[in-house]
Amino acid sequence: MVSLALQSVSVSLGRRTVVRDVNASFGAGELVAIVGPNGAGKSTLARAMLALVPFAGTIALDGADVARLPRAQLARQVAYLPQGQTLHWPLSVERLVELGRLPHLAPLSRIGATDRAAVEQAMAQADVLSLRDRVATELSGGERARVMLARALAVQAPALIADEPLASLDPGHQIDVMDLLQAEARGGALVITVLHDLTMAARYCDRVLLMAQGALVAQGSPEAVLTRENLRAVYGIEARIDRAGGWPSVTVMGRAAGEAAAT
Ligand SMILES: Nc1ncnc2c1ncn2[C@@H]1O[C@H](COP(=O)(O)OP(=O)(O)OP(=O)(O)O)[C@@H](O)[C@H]1O
Repeated sequence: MVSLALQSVSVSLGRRTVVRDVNASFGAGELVAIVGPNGAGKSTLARAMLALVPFAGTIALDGADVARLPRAQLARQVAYLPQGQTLHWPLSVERLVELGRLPHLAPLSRIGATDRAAVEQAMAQADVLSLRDRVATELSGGERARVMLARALAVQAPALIADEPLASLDPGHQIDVMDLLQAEARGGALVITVLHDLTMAARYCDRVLLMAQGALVAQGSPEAVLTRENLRAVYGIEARIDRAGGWPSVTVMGRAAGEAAAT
């Protein structure tokens, strides 16, 4: 059962502190959204959880300090879908998804039957089987986003951190991806995702972390966190919150008078 615990986590990039004193813990089976305005520190916090940026404080994965874990071990335990990746090599989609198996392979060894099965399953989950032979650099933004998700799913890690997995996706594929992340969590994985769509966060996620100016300003159920007051204070927006579907649906009405986003 995977667990991730953050204690007093701060990250400084250059001379700026972009994540400040974050405390949070996550467990198996949870789907968690990190939301907040542009520049709030969401991606940086996600990257700290993968030890991709130096941080102060402690981040423990199953009790072990992530900064000290061997990189391959961490990559097997926490799959990562980074935000808006650029592809440089003209690999086929299938080869690209196979790269998700790298953390499982001994040096110079080739992928085996288990790896093949994981790749096929991931491509089916992300709806990219029909793209298998396409050159990844020639895909549309939404197709590429789904291929990158397939690569992360191919790791079959107990935890997944997905940074803006809905960016570039059409509404149908947005629903498919959120269904998929929820299914991963219901299957026992810990799934942490950075989202800008507050209604998707509310509809699908068990818990929402709201960040502003590097700090965690609220965390809890979508109902508790996605309130008009919090959205006004953090995003500088007037929002209408409807609860008809059994979850809060957030409609942005406009800028709040005299408010600017707390970035
Ligand atoms: N290498 C860097 N050096 C200095 N500052 C950086 C660096 N990378 C990011 N930042 C700054 O850190 C802050 C947090 O960035 P981050 O990407 O974590 O925000 P975010 O909440 O994910 O934003 P977005 O919603 O726009 O993706 C921003 O102000 C950004 O300009």
